[in-house]
Amino acid sequence: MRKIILASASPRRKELLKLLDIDFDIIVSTCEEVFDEELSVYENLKNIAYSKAYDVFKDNGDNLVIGADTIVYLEGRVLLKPKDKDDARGMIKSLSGKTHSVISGISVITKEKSLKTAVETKVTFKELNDEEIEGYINTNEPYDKAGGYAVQGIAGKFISKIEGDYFNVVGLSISTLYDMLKEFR
Ligand SMILES: Cc1cn([C@H]2C[C@H](O)[C@@H](COP(=O)(O)OP(=O)(O)OP(=O)(O)O)O2)c(=O)[nH]c1=O
Repeated sequence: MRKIILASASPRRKELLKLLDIDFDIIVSTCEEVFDEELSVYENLKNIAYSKAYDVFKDNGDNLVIGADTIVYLEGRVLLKPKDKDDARGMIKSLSGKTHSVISGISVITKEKSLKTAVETKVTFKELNDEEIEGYINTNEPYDKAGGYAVQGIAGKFISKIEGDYFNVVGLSISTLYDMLKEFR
């Protein structure tokens, strides 16, 4: 029987996929996340999600593999995970008082067919002072998150508005994935 495999090391994606009430395994993909400057950010996210899924699918060809990738997009700039405290400070400062997009790519691959899509959610940060920013970057929270914050964590108190799917910000739009999986029945 065909198994469902989540190609992700993200504990958030694992918890979100559980909400769809399906049995699945996890095999972490090890492929590089490469951005192609010639393509739009949406196309890049779709391609990276596909590459993550394909990296696992190539050795698990009888199964259905799900891959995803999340970035923060502010004024034409892509924010990935902060490398260190200075990087995190810079990211949170740049997000303060502004609206940015969180864009996730999702891809599903089986031997019959593959799908890939990108989902965008707009997130507005309140204006933050230096004390709030220092306090936040001194926690562990920013460092494994795109854009250097977690909407589902301490940073929730800094966010004044969300337009679109909240779960997409956390790393996986389960509503979008639910519709995609229907195409594989
Ligand atoms: C913006 C934001 C991101 N994130 C997380 C979701 C993703 O796990 C992470 C973005 O990194 P990704 O590179 O998308 O994923 P990952 O490295 O955690 O896992 P994998 O590549 O194996 O699938 O940021 C939050 O948890 N909350 C947030 O509010």
